[in-house]
Amino acid sequence: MDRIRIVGGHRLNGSIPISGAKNAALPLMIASLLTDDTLTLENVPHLADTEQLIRILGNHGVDIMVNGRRERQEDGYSRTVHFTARTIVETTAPYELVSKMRASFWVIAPLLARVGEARVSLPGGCAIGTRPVDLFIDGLRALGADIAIDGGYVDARAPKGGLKGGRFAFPKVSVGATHVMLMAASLADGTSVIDNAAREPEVVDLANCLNAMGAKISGAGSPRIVVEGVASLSGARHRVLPDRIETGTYAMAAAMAGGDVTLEGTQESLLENALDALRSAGAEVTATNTGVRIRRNGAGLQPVDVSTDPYPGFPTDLQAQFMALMTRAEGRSHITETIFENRFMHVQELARLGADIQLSGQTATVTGVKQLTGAPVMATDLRASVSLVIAGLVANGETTVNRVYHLDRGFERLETKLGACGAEIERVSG
Ligand SMILES: CC(=O)N[C@H]1[C@@H](OP(=O)(O)OP(=O)(O)OC[C@H]2O[C@@H](n3ccc(=O)[nH]c3=O)[C@H](O)[C@@H]2O)O[C@H](CO)[C@@H](O)[C@@H]1O
Ligand SMILES: C=C(OP(=O)(O)O)C(=O)O
Repeated sequence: MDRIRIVGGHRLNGSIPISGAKNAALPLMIASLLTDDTLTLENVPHLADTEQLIRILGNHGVDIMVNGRRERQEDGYSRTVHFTARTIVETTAPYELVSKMRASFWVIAPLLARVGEARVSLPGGCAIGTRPVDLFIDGLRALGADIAIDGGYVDARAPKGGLKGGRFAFPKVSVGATHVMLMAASLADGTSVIDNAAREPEVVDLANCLNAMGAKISGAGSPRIVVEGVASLSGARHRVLPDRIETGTYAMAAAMAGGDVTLEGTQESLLENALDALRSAGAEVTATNTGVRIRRNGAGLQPVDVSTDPYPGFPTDLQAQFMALMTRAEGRSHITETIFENRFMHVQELARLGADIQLSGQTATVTGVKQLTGAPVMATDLRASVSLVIAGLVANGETTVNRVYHLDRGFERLETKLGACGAEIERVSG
């Protein structure tokens, strides 16, 4: 099993290319099931999660071409991928495929909308809380679907004549269930109104792509989305938006290590809240024509309290990374997690490196320490793992992060990107 080995104490200087967003690419790839035409996606990140979704889509009959070839490209950088779901050959998404990644559950929407039936295993994904699917079920029922749970599978059927436009107000904001409602409502008969929708940039990216395919969606990015159903969708070409979580992660790495790093191919507007928190912590953050520049030279890190919230709030997917940063702040900060009830697995691993963190309910109190010390640590989920890498960048001596497969779900060539800026970091195989 691969490990990441880091020797701390090097400043970061240089530029880091930001990949296409995993959390936009996944729903966009799934949207290819909605049409028998070709959906071409540019800037698809080459990750364990996108590879897994390629396998899942293949099971339903999607023909996938990468950069004009059928074989996979091995270099680990974002690429152009063509998806053609001429016919849907399978409406069951089995446990073996779906249990590895939560987003694979979302195939339920295009299968139901296009073929009228879907049997999809209850999902897996990062172990950061219970992560139920009630909002998906209630939302799809509002479009007329008949849904039962049986043997670990969600069995869904559209009414005769297909899904019907309907109204659904989310009792709680859900990114995934908003994606699902957009896809399902796009091919429903009539108009759907979705209230308290997720406003994440990835939802807007999906809506833009669906509109390019011929859907009629308005209001994406606001709490009310209106979808006028259409009879069919066509192919399109769409570029996946930059990964705001990868952007924030490297921004925090640069703030932690000190130095001057430009994150290329990304946009400040995608993560204003997190970048403001970094500014308050003492990093200089400026937008450039092509990305975001992060500098910290000399000044110590200041403690900053953050609380996670749905977009445009502070992202839960950056909570662990920000906590790593705060372990070196000159004082005490409070970090509150409001989205997932069990997203603090990194706390005990950061403690192995000498961090001082007290957990009480959903709030972690972090008292900055003068020095972290390298140690073997264990990755527990995707963002938790990268928080350990950030801490390792400044820890005295060697840090080894085990169970790197979590990292590979969401970060393209992490060690190459950080290494190019001067970090002493390598992947050790076996
Ligand atoms: C692939 C992807 O895009 N994953 C992101 C997506 O996950 P995901 O779409 O799974 O997260 P949701 O926005 O759905 O979850 C938000 C909250 O709603 C709850 N909930 C959700 C659905 C449901 O049916 N019932 C219910 O109670 C969840 O348990 C959680 O407490 O948004 C999360 C919140 O920004 C991010 O951390 C994930 O990185
Ligand atoms: C939690 C995440 O992914 P997933 O929803 O697939 O578990 C994430 O991207 O941080």
